[in-house]
Amino acid sequence: MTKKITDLLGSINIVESIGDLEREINAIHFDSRKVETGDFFIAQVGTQSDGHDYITKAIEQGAKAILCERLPELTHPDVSYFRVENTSKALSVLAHNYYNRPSDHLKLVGVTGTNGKTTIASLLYELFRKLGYKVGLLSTVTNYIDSKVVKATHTTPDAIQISALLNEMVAAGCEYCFMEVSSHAVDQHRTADLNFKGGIFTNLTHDHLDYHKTFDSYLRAKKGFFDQLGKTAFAITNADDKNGKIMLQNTKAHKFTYSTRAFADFRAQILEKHFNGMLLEMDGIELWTNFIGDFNAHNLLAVYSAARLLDQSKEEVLMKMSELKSVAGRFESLVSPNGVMAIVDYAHTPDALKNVLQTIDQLRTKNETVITVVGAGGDRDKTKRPLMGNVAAEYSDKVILTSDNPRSEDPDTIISEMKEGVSADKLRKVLAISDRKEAIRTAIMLAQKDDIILVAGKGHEDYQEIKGVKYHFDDKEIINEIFNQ
Ligand SMILES: CC(=O)N[C@H]1[C@@H](OP(=O)(O)OP(=O)(O)OC[C@H]2O[C@@H](n3ccc(=O)[nH]c3=O)[C@H](O)[C@@H]2O)O[C@H](CO)[C@@H](O)[C@@H]1O[C@H](C)C(=O)N[C@@H](C)C(=O)N[C@H](CCC(=O)O)C(=O)O
Ligand SMILES: Nc1ncnc2c1ncn2[C@@H]1O[C@H](COP(=O)(O)OP(=O)(O)OP(=O)(O)O)[C@@H](O)[C@H]1O
Ligand SMILES: N[C@H](CCC[C@H](N)C(=O)O)C(=O)O
Ligand SMILES: [Mg+2]
Repeated sequence: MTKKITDLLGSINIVESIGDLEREINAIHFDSRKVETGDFFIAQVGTQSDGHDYITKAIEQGAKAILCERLPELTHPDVSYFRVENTSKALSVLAHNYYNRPSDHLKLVGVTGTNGKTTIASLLYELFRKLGYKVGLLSTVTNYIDSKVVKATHTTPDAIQISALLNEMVAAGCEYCFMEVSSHAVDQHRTADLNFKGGIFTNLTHDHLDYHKTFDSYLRAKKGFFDQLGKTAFAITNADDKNGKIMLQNTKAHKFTYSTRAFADFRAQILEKHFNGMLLEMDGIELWTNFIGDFNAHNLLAVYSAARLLDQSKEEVLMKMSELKSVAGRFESLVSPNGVMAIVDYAHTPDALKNVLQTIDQLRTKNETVITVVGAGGDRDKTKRPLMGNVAAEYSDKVILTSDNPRSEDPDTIISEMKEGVSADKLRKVLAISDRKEAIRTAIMLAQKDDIILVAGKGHEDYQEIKGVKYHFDDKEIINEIFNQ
């Protein structure tokens, strides 16, 4: 798709430029390895390396235009250079313009917060399809262009991919798109130029401190998403989360709250809890849902609030909501031929793990043994490891600490860091088996009829990443295999 550079720059403030500004370019890239003849290369300062070091490489591969924060000492006569203050921010404008500003032609709603993003975005996608619309979804599990599946690699794709996918949605006739907005994405300006119709905040608890360093800067990254919303947008926050109000402090958007406890614009209450669902009172009307766990009452309420603010009728929304099913890898239960229940859940933060274990605790009769199999991801926040170890031991009868995605780290080191959070009196409950399949097998061997095994952390993931290689690994598949041996 050939484009004139001047048509792409839009609102970007160019501090300095060199060369032919009227030039046409073929494609835009921030990765020099993808550059081909006639392309535009954007040099970004990253966490591992600096894109400015690859400008020469990009030109050797045929780049005809360069966007950078520092001009190279020697410039090439056949190349145009643009210097800006922040190339990542500028990239989101360039990408959006390159793909004809797709978010202007969709009702785009972003969901942010530590936990619940995938659940809420996916349920909104399902709900709006049931309401008869063509819809797009950008989520950790899968991206959808209406019914077409596009594999997801990130919770929030990079700026170029986002605009490319939104553009495909517009071309396919989608009216709505629901997307997860991760704190990494906000911090790296992946969503900076998008035109959001609305934003939803779920909650803020411990995660990603490897990247954000402090809880306060993690909070500021999330808040940055709401600061960026326009005055015609809506911003919905969870009034039951202690940071819910702070999120909306500086937004220009119309503010709304949801709560299961206090006064709020949208309210719900849990009337009954069962192993196959919950009876809720949602905005004054009784609603049976196929979801379990107090946190899911919040997720469903956020879904309901957004649907109402997107002008959908109360009765129709509630009717379709009662048909919604849980998202892949979120509290999915399997039962063995001899009556052992295994629950697969994506809980990979201390708060999520605690919520899931408390949910199990509320539903059990107390005669069962609860066995938790859990690990923590490598090359991610190390400070959540002891907290997760502690939660697992506190709320389970037995714990098998194991590997999640060790990535470049030693699995036994991760396990010992999780174990450090277990108090001395609970250590006897804890086993360490780093091979995840063996850990699951051991839990199943230890379990008797009616016992409950929670296999946490990987949910829908169908791989295990070890030293840069992704091996096929699917918790549900393995549980089924061992259940049926
Ligand atoms: C820490 C992080 O977020 N890293 C993301 C970031 O990469 P980076 O800034 O570290 O890149 P870098 O390797 O330092 O390179 C700097 C620049 O040089 C360029 N480069 C590099 C090498 C080369 O040969 N040529 C070249 O041009 C790179 O393309 C880049 O523009 O930008 C890349 C492009 O957008 C992302 O793919 C990459 O995600 C990595 C793979 C990642 O694992 N990210 C995770 C932590 C993440 O983003 N997770 C959140 C979910 C979190 C949640 O649970 O909520 C997500 O949104 O998925
Ligand atoms: N509203 C919520 N509050 C707390 N915990 C939740 C909530 N919703 C889901 N969880 C727990 O968190 C896990 C992850 O849920 P989900 O995938 O929806 O979150 P996410 O925000 O998309 O996570 P990620 O950051 O990995 O994209 C679930 O498996 C469940 O254990
Ligand atoms: N989006 C999260 C997912 C974590 C899932 C867990 N299985 C892990 O690999 O740590 C992250 O990248 O931190
Ligand atoms: Mg997600």
